[in-house]
Parts: sequence; structure tokens; C-alpha cells
Amino acid sequence: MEFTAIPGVGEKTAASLAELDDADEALRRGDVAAIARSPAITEGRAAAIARGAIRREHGDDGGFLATDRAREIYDDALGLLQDRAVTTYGEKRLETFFPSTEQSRIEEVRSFATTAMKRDPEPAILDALDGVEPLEPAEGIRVRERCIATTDAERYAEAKNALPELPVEVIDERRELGELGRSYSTVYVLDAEFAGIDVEGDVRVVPDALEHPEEFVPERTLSFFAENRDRLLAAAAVHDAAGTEPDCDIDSLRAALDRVDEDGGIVGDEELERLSIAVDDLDAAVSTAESVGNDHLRDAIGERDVTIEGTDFLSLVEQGARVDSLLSRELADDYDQAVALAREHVVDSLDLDAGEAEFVERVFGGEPAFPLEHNEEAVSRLRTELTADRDRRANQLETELAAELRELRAPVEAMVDAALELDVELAVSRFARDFDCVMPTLAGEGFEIEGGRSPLLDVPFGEVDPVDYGVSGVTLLSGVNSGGKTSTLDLVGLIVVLAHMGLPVPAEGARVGRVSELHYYAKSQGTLDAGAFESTLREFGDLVEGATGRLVLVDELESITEPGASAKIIAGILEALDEQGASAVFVSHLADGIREAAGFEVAVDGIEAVGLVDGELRVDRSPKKDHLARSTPELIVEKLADETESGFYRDLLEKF
Ligand SMILES: Nc1ncnc2c1ncn2[C@@H]1O[C@H](COP(=O)(O)OP(=O)(O)OP(=O)(O)O)[C@@H](O)[C@H]1O
Repeated sequence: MEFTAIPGVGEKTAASLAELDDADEALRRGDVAAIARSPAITEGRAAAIARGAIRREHGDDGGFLATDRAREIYDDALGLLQDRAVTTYGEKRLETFFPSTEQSRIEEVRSFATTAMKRDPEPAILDALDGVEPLEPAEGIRVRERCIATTDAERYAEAKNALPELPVEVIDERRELGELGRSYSTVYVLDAEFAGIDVEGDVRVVPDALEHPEEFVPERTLSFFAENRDRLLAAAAVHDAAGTEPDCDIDSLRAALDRVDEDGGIVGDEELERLSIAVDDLDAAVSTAESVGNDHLRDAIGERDVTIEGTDFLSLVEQGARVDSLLSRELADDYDQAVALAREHVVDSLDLDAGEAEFVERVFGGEPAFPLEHNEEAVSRLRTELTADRDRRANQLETELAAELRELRAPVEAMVDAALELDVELAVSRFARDFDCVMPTLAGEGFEIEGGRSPLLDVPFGEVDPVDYGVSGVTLLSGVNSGGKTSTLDLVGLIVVLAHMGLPVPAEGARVGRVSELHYYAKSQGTLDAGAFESTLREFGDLVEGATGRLVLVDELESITEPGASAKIIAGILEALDEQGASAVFVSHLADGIREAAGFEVAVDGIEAVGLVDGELRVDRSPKKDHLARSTPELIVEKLADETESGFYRDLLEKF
């Protein structure tokens, strides 16, 4: 796919997308997590890019939500869905659902939503989802004990690129390989001509290393699993709770994770643990061994009567001769024993094997002396030996485990993706259950809603009265104050938006005709000044141009100017919309005036008060078709006329 062809994607973002493994697939599926894995793309931006890509694929021009209020209704719908997602991924992924004009897109989401609605959002699954997040690649790995070596400058650059975690050394001659062999626990040589070379250390000739670099940095795989451990276990728990079968064998995954520590190191290998402890405790062991030897010598000397010949004594006094000579003669056996004790302590306390013990021979020994002292150079050689053995052992185990884990990499990614996708499905399912939704039919003109209940009202959802309402063509909606006219428009807007998103709607039944654009105008706050009035009129002028296929919802447009002028303007707009076969619902208190001014028979529906109880209106929330509802003032005058003898109220009533 040409990424720059996606709306909102420039050269820079396209380059970031190109770095993804399978950007086309991620964009097609709206996989926000995969898109956000690309450098410099946040999750929020990823959702916008995915939306752009989906629009492009389905040929959607993105113009469905044509006004601010229409966009607000969409935002509210999205908010209700997002409130029901557990993961941030789920929230972002839901943003890739948008009302579309294209049948193919609507069908795609409808089939997703139909499956989703069957899912049972059990609390155990929702709890488990809490820890699931998209997997992160391991970063910041630096390997110091192994290196890559090559004689070729070009391969050097390739190696740096393919294996950024390892030091890469350029060598001129084989002698240098020996030096590297001494400095690193393992050297990987890229040049085939060194095959069979015999140099000190662990030097391996691996000419095809750059073709499968991950095998040479097992840390990459191990860190990936270590860093994502919680997410992986959470995703596994989601599948357990949901009873779904992920692609990956969860038992193998758990067993493998038990073998990796939180830093990506190996756990549970006795030999590696022995070597690691030996390296760490070497200095302490040598120092204690020295004390053990010296304690022995001190006791031996203390218990001994030393006879010193006169000449020796003189030579000691006159020439400052050292006591060592005396020691070697008098205490040779005790000294040997002290050395043996010290060596034994090092070997035993560090649990050294026979080969390593040989190095200890050189740590304590030599001519008898007091106090007994260790040979630092020998300690250092032992340390180098133990460290190299430890690193080699670790590398061997890491390589083996990483090879096993690499097999699991794709399956665990699929497992986490499936868990995250389940969150999106469960959000849709919870939305449908919380608001008693049904899948609408998309057919015909206008809309027909049965038992619709808006979740956007300021009353708890349980207390919302169901509304039946259907419109085909152009209609005025009249009704008492606070009867629910605005709420009805909101309900229609919400159901039309959700239906065009491919999602279920909060109603017992709904048929929605496909529309090309939703124009919803909220009630204006008071009369407009001349300039604002002119620009509003221009807006409606544009609206009625090419209005076929549009659904227009307008709330009390009369408030923009004086009632007489308003009625004429509304009548003119309705005429234009009617001529073009658009669907429209205009809420207005000026139904009579509009009808008079209109050049065609304008349909009027009404939200009727069923009575006044304790000064409060009781209304039937479902608009009556072809019925001009009586206004609140009329109802009150009627009440007064009924209650009193006064002819004034009866005369007043006559005037309505
Ligand atoms: N279907 C419903 N179920 C329960 N309560 C409702 C319903 N519809 C509206 N209401 C309540 O009535 C109130 C007024 O509704 P709304 O603003 O839609 O009336 P309106 O007819 O547009 O009023 P006005 O003529 O003053 O603009 C809402 O705030 C809500 O509390």
C-alpha cells in the first residue's frame, strides 16, 4: 500500500509505517497496537491513521458527520463504548469504528459486532484483561562479554546494523583473533577464511550469522519474554477465564517463563548458579581462607618452643635477617598445613571442581611466611576462568532457551492480540447489554424506531421511557416544553450514527435508511446578531444544495431570529429539502406558521401531554404521527378553564 495515500499520512509517518513488519495487514485490521509499535507514532495517532486507511480501503470520504452536533453525538457514542473497554488498546481500537457511508465497511463491523454481542462479559475475564497490554519489543540490550569480528569494513557496518547489541571488532590479522579470544568469552567471526583456526578462547567462525542474527543475541528473545512476562501471563489468564483456545500452548509458555528471571537471565540451572556464586564470592572466600590459614599458623606458633641457634640469633640481630628462614625450618609442616587449609576453604566454600581447584594451588603456597598471604595474580586468573565459564554456560543455556522461546514468539503475539481483540468485542457486548440494544436493519428511507431509549439522557438509563418514532421525508416535531423533543432528536441521531458504524442500537427494534451525511443542528442559544444570522443562513443555503441522501435534524431553529421571520425561513428550508427527497426532522414551536408559509403539505408530529399532575406535565414520550401537539400554555389555560367559573379562561382557550 502507498502509505502517503492514507489521509493524514505524510512522508515522515509513511517512513515510520514502512518499518513495521506487516503494516498493510495492521492498517487493514485497524490494529492500533501494531501501528503504534512504529517509532514516533502514538496510540492516538495510530487510531487516526487506521481510520484513514480503513476509509481509503472502503472508498469512504469521511463526510458522514457533517456538523458539530453530529460529531458530538458520535463522540458520546464512542465514549459509551470506550467506558466499557478495559485496556487502553481497546479504547483506541474502538476509535477505528466510525459512521460510514459505505456498505462494505458497515457490513464488516456488523459481522464483528454480531459475533461480539454473543460474548459473555464475565467479571473474571474483565479482571484478567486488566493486565493485558500490547507486547513491547526488548530494548536497550548491551552485550559486553561476546563480540563479532570481521576483516571487512562493509560487513562491519552490516553487523552493527543487524546486531546492535554486540560489540563489533575489525581485525587485520589472525593474531588479533587470539587477543579477542582472551578478552571476550565468545568471539563470532564472520569471515569464512578463518574456518578451522586454532586460537585461544571460544572463537567460532559463523559466516552466515547476519542472516539469523537473533540466534546470536539470545538476550533479545529472553528480554522480550522477561519484560512482557506480566502481559503474557495476563493474556493467558484471559484465555483461561474465557475458555478460549489460543494459538500458543499456555503450559509451555508458563514453563518457559519460569526459566527466565526478570532481567532475562536463566534461572534454575545449578551449574550456572554455582559459577555465578563462585565469581561473586571469590574475594570474600580468599580473604576468609587467608584468616583460616593464619589462625592455624598463629596457634601452631603459639604452641611451639622455638630453639634458635646462637649464630642464627646473631645473624638476625646483626644483619636484619628475616624470620622466614626460621619459619621454613621450624614450621614448614605447619605452614604446609595452613596453606592446605586455606586452599581447602576456597575450594569447599566456592564448590570448585577439580580443574578450578588447580588454580587455587597458585593462590596460596610458596615459601613459608607469616602471615600467610594470597597471590593476587592467581586470584585474578581464577576469576577470569570462572567468569568465562559462567558466561559461556549462561550463553549456552540462553541460546537453547531462546531457541525454544522463538518458536513461541508468533503464537504468544497472536494470543495477546486475541485477548486485546476480545476486550474490544466485550466492550461492544457490554454496550449492547447495558443499553438493551438490537442490531438495526439498514433499509428504506428515513428511520423507524421502536422502544428506543437514549443512554445520553440526564436520567438513569433504567428510568428512560421508551420512544417509538419513525419519519420518512420531511417532518416538523412539535410538543410541550420539556416533553422530550431534543432528547428525541438525540436518540434519532445516536441510532443513525450507531447504525452507520455497524453497531447495535439502544432500541427494541430499528430500521434506518442509509444516509450520506448527518446534519444535526443543536438549539441556538438565543437570537443571533445580523452577522451570525447571515452566516447561519448561508450554512443552511449550502445544506439544501445537493441534499439528496442527507438526514437533517434541527432543534428549534426559530430561536435564531424573530418568530415571524423564523417560520418563513424554516418553511423555505423544508421545501428545498422536500424537493430533493432528503429526510429531516425539525423541532419547532412554530408549526402553524411554518405550515402556512410552506408551499407544500408539511407533516407535523407531536409529543403530547397526557395531563398536568401536581403542576407537572405528564407526557407520552413517543411523538404522535400527523398530530400537532398542544403547547404548554394551551394546556394550562385549559386547566384553568376547567377549574374555574371564569369566562375569561374559556374565551382564551377558544383562541388556541
Ligand atoms: N424518553 C425519556 N424518558 C425519560 N425522561 C425523559 C425522556 N425524554 C426526555 N426526558 C426528560 O425530560 C427532560 C426534557 O427533555 P428535552 O430537553 O428533550 O425536552 P424538549 O421537549 O426538547 O424541551 P424544550 O421544549 O424545553 O426544549 C430531559 O432532560 C429528561 O430529563
